[in-house]
Amino acid sequence: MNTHSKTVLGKISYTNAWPIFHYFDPRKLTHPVEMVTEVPAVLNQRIHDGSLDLSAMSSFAYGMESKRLMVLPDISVSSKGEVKSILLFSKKKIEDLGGGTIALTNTSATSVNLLKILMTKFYKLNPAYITQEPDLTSMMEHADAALLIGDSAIQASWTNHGYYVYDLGERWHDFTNHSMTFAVWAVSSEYAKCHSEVIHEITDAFISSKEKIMQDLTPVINEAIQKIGGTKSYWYDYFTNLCYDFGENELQGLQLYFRYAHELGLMEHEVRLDLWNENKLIRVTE
Ligand SMILES: C=C(O[C@@H]1C=C(C(=O)O)C=C[C@H]1O)C(=O)O
Repeated sequence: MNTHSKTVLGKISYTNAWPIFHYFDPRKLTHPVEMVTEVPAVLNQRIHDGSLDLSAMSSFAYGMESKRLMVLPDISVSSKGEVKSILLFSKKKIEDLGGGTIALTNTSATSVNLLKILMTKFYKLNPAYITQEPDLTSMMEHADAALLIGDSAIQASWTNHGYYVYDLGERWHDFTNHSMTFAVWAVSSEYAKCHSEVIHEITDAFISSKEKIMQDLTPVINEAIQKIGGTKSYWYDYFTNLCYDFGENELQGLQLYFRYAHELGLMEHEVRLDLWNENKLIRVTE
């Protein structure tokens, strides 16, 4: 836990998380908040080393530390089926990648493990994995396929490279019929113990941001066009296709993902998901 009076809060830099942050204005909170904006892997590491109190993070990284973290209610980055920004680019059909090498982006935790689950459990394949910076050209120099997430995946999906492209949200849904939750918002239990009011205020502000932006996506669509490129209709489809809630469907999909991750030895322990709720701890058991 950081020892300052400010709450240190992590924001995912990718467009996929913008709706929950767009109208979240730390200056409007009664408690001081310092924001750190980074790719998921950096936020995961900073939650791990205690330099962030509360953060959006990879759901897999939450699972790894579920004993000392709690999940904030009602917010996530999820999809039921296609996600459009978690993509495997491949020189061969996915079924032929068994003896091959897959380059994984170093910015992710959820999607790299999702890919391993899909390959092992559903395709029954065991390719080699290497980890690289998210650059499609250089990844493809070293591997038969490359996994990109977030804005790097979106931009790569717009270029005409001739690779097969597989959407991992869609694959997961095809195999399991479940949603997939890529990011959750988590708070350290130790911090939560003595900062219930702060967390309440921050959680409400995130939920209000989500509700407001979903009524009119124009501001995030315009910002995305300006920063990443693309068209209005692309971004409208992108943001409306993602799910920002964390309800029963998302919970069930995430629990199944954690179960498979544990079964395959990717997650060292079973995950018992604790949802933060004011003074009560809600323990979600299957
Ligand atoms: C939808 C996405 O979800 C992201 C994927 C993550 C991961 O793979 O670890 C982490 C946070 C999410 O915001 C994406 O990056 O495209």
